[in-house]
Amino acid sequence: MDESALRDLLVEMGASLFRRGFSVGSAGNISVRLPDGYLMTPTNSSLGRLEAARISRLDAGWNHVGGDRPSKEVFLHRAVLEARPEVGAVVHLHSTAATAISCLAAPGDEAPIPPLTPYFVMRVGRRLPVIPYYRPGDPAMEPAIHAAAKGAKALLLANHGPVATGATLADAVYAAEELEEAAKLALMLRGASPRLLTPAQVDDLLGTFG
Ligand SMILES: O=C(O)[C@@H](O)C(=O)COP(=O)(O)O
Ligand SMILES: [Zn+2]
Repeated sequence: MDESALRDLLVEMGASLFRRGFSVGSAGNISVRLPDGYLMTPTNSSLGRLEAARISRLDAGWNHVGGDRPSKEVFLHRAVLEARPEVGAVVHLHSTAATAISCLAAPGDEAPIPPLTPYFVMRVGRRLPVIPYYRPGDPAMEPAIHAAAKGAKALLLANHGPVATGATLADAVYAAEELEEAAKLALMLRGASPRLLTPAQVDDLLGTFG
């Protein structure tokens, strides 16, 4: 997909997330890897009203070279994209249920959502590390996120929200959506004793789709 088509898809997928309540106000940010740099949603922009021509453009050295000023979470996106070369896009949201789990789970927890359903395991995997709280935009978060992202397709920022990745922009959005749905299930089932996927079932899924 060329850069122009990726810009259009970013506008379309941002609007879709916003319309369905995965993002409100100007919360959240998305980055997409290009052959020679990155696209990133501008700071203070609403995912519901992105404009293709105003999306931030960064070069391969993460310098801002076009469009509006990029998200203040450029350090977060850089940490993930540099830790996982196979990742093509990163989606950070404040979606309600995943953010609730980010407030309940202990920083350092590696699996705050259990393997309830196959699609969660396929999209997110076995590990969902909870990163200690950092002020949004704080560059100090970069080493912790880089280290955690090496072994995980998605993360929870404590008291802040989820970060999901995918090979493509669509895959990263699907992962963010599935993470939110799994978080809803986990909250609904809190205090109950749901049947979980067994370790063998999880291994089977990761062997096939991991
Ligand atoms: O929570 C925050 O402030 C940021 O992580 C965020 O979601 C929106 O920041 P910008 O992308 O800089 O608008
Ligand atoms: Zn945020």
